[in-house]
Parts: sequence; structure tokens; C-alpha cells
Amino acid sequence: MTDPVPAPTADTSRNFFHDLNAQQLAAVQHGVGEQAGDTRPLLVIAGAGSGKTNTLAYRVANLIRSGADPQRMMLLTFSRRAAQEMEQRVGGVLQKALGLAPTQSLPSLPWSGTFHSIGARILREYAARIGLDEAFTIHDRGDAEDLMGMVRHDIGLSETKNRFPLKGTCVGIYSRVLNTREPLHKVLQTVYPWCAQWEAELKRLFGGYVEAKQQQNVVDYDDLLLFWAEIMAEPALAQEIGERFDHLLVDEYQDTNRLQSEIILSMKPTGQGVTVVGDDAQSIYSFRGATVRNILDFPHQFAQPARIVTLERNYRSTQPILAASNAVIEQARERHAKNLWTEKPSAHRAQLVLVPDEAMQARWVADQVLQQREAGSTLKSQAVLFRTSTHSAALELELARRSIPFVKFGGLKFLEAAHVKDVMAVLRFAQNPRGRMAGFRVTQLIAGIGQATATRLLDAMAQAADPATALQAFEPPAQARGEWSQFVTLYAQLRDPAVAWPADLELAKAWYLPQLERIHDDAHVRKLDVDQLVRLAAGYGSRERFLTELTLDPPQSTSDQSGIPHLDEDYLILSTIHSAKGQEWKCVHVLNVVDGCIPSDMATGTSDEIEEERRLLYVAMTRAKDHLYLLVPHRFYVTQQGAGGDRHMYAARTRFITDGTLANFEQVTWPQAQEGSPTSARPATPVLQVRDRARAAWR
Ligand SMILES: Nc1ncnc2c1ncn2[C@@H]1O[C@H](COP(=O)(O)OP(=O)(O)OP(=O)(O)O)[C@@H](O)[C@H]1O
Repeated sequence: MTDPVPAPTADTSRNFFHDLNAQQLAAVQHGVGEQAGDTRPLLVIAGAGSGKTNTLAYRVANLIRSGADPQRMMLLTFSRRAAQEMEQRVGGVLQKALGLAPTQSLPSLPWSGTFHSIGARILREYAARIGLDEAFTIHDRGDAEDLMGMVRHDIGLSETKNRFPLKGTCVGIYSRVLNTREPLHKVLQTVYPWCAQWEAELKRLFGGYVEAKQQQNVVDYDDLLLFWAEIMAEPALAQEIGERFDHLLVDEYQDTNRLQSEIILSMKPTGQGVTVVGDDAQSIYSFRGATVRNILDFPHQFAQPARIVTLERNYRSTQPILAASNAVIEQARERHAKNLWTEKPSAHRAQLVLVPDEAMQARWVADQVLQQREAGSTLKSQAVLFRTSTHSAALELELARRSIPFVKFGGLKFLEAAHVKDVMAVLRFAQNPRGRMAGFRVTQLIAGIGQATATRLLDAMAQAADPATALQAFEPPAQARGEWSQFVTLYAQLRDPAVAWPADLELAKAWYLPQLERIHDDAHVRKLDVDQLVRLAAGYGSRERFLTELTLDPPQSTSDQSGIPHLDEDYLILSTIHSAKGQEWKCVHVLNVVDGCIPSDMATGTSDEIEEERRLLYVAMTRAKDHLYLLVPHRFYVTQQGAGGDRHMYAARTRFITDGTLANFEQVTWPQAQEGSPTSARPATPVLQVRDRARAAWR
């Protein structure tokens, strides 16, 4: 139980609002206290760096100090990290404003989290009422693809004469249909035209996939939203759930999809108590089915029109950086108009740095990062951003060569590492004995058990009334007998309710480490991740919560990656633009600001895609506080080109920085052209294409 929050006094009110500007204040006070009669839903259009996070935290704190019950607030954020940060900030604001002692406990927000994790909680609570077994486990994207691949194979689609779409593409299509609420044929037509001929087969495949999930009692990411939306389509349940919450607040609303907006609407059809915050200019997740329409259409979706508050003062960037960013976004086709302004003057314009190629780009960035550090900026206050994870390869080499520590976000994720998946699979298989994917993975870790035996075991389990008993009774091949009986013992321990979390993870680890030694040469490196998993486990109340939360929002990095420094050290941030969302740094470098990269050559099909690429560049630029460098390599590796291309092409500056907007940038060419310097001119046409020859030798 948390202590009740003391009632505000006139004095604390003055202090409370002291830090906010007029627009932020309007958002914080809407419908609260004297304005309680205003029941309109609230849309906060928050320009980049305009204090969105702060404003939302203040609003939540203001609601609590005015008597709202934190247990009856649902706060939906984009990541688990954002939810935790919000809880801390709200606590901080309340502590400061109400003069609470540091020892006094602050209200927690039990219903804050991502749409998917809150969806998982609702599903578990309501499982019995919607015909779901509450022991369900959750498939991440990798598992979903594997299961789709199995069904694809089982129904004979992997042997079609013309190649049938790969399992990853099939999951992509399936997920898009669910999240956008569009019919299959439309999704095929608009996003996957090369798969349109397979419509009938895809339908059959998706039917089989749904069937398989149900048999195994697993749900995938999309089901968490879909089932939640379906619960909400049932009027009695919708009313019951809607009435459990007085306030529904959604952050990063620009990156929600149709299903998510349907959920909000059905929970609060009148719009009373609904607050959404976002910036249509920063919508960058349409590849996941997000639609910028949600934020554009929000004002008119409820029984009463919404109040719109626009935050236009930017506190992050200097005036020249903001001017350059505004110049990029002003050319967008459709948006909620706003005029971002700042009071931070600076003599430094954003720089457009022209370099000969990606190797020189890496050198320039490394030089610049060190110079900035000499000038007093820590490495942590600097970031290098890029469109795609692979684009930092040359830079990573250069940084390693110069011993500059860095951490990369947006590459291989912790949970994608094979050994982490192995341990998670052991826990999941114990949690849900019908989960075939986890079962396959785990049983094949046992020496002497291969695919055929694993299939025999899982079939027996699927047919049994009690799958765990079927596992105990299973007869393995003679050569696996010893190892098998160890596993059977472990499995029984993991299913024993007397074993309290996280002791079961310790048991799983003790069983797994010898397998790890046997399977991987670099077991000692991988063991660090397993240790990390055990450390993480302590933060979760139960195995079920651990599995759910980690599957939905995994930690970002693995020890496989080179040079993860200790957290107390200084290190440079490398990040994809997508993973840089919501963050800010003193100095920001953006790599490969060329056509073919931003916009990506994979995304130039439709004007919607181009618009999203423009917003991506805008998001990258608006992360910078004091210094912004956009790098334009002259020669650039492109992924899509006609036959015979040498895969490096002469690149042009991104189309989003037009000639008309160039005045906002300082152009720098590096290295400066010198007589006879090899980099001062385009290289001559090569006499010999050794790479072509090498390829031709195998044709
Ligand atoms: N009223 C204020 N006075 C002074 N500084 C502020 C105020 N509001 C916000 N800031 C500062 O502005 C910066 C940007 O805030 P925040 O990170 O919340 O922005 P944001 O709107 O979430 O940005 P984005 O959408 O671009 O990620 C932060 O450094 C924050 O401390």
C-alpha cells in the first residue's frame, strides 16, 4: 500500500507549476481541479524537444495530487524503459512539489507499460472468460517465423514450383493484416505486390498458423493486441474494463496502429479521461502497421471533439539546428501545423560534411568525436545515428582501431542470441508444456536427441491429456538415456510449485551450462549473457512475468558484440535512428545522408514511404542539442541496383535537403581538395574489375 498523497496547498501549487511554460501548463491542468467540468479528450501535439515527457509526467502527478487513484490510471508507453522513467519522473515531481520526505513512499503506477505488456495482463485476467488457457506463453517474432515456417512446410507450400514467400515475409503479411485491419488482398496489393498471386495459399497458411498457435497454447505479439481489441468489442466486457480506469494516457501516439486506436476508443467512447501525446512529424513506425492517421484523426473520433494543445517551444536544440530541422519537415505533405521555436542562440549552423567514401566518413567522425571530447563533451553526450544497423560497420572498425569505447543500439538484440534463446526456451517449455517451438529447441540441446526424436516426443505430448506426464514417460533412444533422465529431473523441478522464482532459473542455468560448453567454442563469452539473464531475473516477481516482459521488451545488447564497456565508463553511443527515438545528445552525427540511404533504396516505392523517410531524417536531426553533423559520402554502398553494378555508387545528397534549404547548413568538404591528392577527384574508371572476375568464376 502506498501512503495517501497530501492535499496541495496554494504554496505547493505555485511551486508545482513553476517549471512549466503556458502551453505545458494548459496540458497539465486540462480537466483537473477548477477545470474538472471540461471532459473533452486531450490531444497534446508536442514538437520535438518541447518537453513532452516532462509534461506527461506533470500531468500524471497533477492528477494524483488532485485525488486521482494511481491504480485507476492506465499509462501506455512505447517501451518498458519509458514506462519506468515515467514512474520515476512522476515520483520526482510529486516529491519536489509536495515536499515529501525521501523516505516517504511514492505512488506506483501499476498499470503503466507498453500496449503489448498491458494487453498480456488483460488477457491473463480475462482468459477464462474468452476461452483462453491462462498458462499461455508468448512467441516473439523469431518463434512466430519458425512456427509459420513449420506450418508452411506441413501444408506443402515449401515445395511449390514458383517460390512461395519465405516464412519472414509470411509473418510480415499476417501481422500487417492484423494491425492495419485491412483485408489480405489490399495488403498484398499495396505492400507485397510480388506475393499477390499467392492470396489463396496465404489464407490457407494463416488459417493453419492460427490453428497451430491454439493447439500449443501460445500467442504471438499481434494476438496480444488483437485479443484485447476483441475483448473490447464485447460491450459488457468493454464497459467493465473501461470503468476500471478513470484516466487513460498514451505516449508516442503517432506510432500507434489501427488496433491500438480501436482499443482506446472502445475503452473510453466519450473521450473523458483520455490524454494522448505525440508528434505527427516524428511518426516512423509504419512498417509495423503504425499509422500517422491516428494522430491526425484523433480530434474527431470520440463522442465529443478533443481539445488540442500544441507545445511549440523547443528546449533542446540551438536556433540554427532547429532552423535546419524545420526546413526539412516544412516540406512534408500533411501535418498538424506548428512553429517550433527556441531561445538558444548559437553561431554554429548544422554542418553538411562532404567526404569521399564511407571509410573517410568513419575517420572524420572518429576525429570529430575525439576533438569534441577534448573540448569537454564526454563520449556519452555524443551519438552517431544511422538508417540501418549495418551502416555503422566501417565506423565500428575505426573506433575499435582507436580504442574508442562504444555501445550500439538497434543491432542484434540480447534475446536473439542463440544461448539466451536456449535458456528462455527451457523456462517457457516448463511454463507451457504444449509450446512446441520451445520444446523443439530444448530437447534438441540434449546430446543424442535430434529432430526425429524431438518430433516423436512433442507429438506424444500434444496427444496426451497431461503433456508433462507424457514427457516423463517418454522412451528416448538408448544413446541419450543418461542425459535425458537429467533433463526429466530438471523438468519436474521446474514444474514443481514449491520451487520459487528465481530458483528455477538457477536450476535451468545449472543444467544448461554443460550443454553450452559442448555446443559452442566461445562458451565463456556466452556464459556472461546467461549470468546477465540471472541478474535480470531478480527484478521480476514470477517466471510468468519474467517471460512475458522480456519477450515483449527485451534488453538491447549482448556480450557477443565487441567492446561493451562497463556502465560507469564513458562510451560513445551508436544507434539506429529508430532506436534514438525520444533521446537527446549534445553532439549528433548522422551517417550517409544520401539518397539511397535516407530515403532508403528499399523505401522509395510510394509517397507515403518517402514521407516517412523524411520524418526519420527529422527525428535524427532533432536529437541534437548543440552540434549537428550530417555526413554525405560521395561513394556509397547501395543494396539495390541493376545487374552488373559494382554495388558502390556515386551518391547524391538526400533529396530532403533541397538547394532552397542549403542556406541553413554550413558545407564542409573533407579532406580539403589538394593538387594530385587521390581523394580530390573521382577515381578513374578501373581497368580491371577483380570483384566481377571473382564472381564470374563461379557462374
Ligand atoms: N519548461 C521547461 N523548461 C526548461 N526545460 C525544459 C522544459 N520542458 C522541457 N525541458 C527540457 O527540454 C528537453 C526536451 O524535453 P523532452 O525530452 O521531454 O522532449 P520531448 O518533447 O520528449 O522530445 P522528442 O519528442 O523530440 O523526443 C529536456 O532536456 C527537458 O529537460
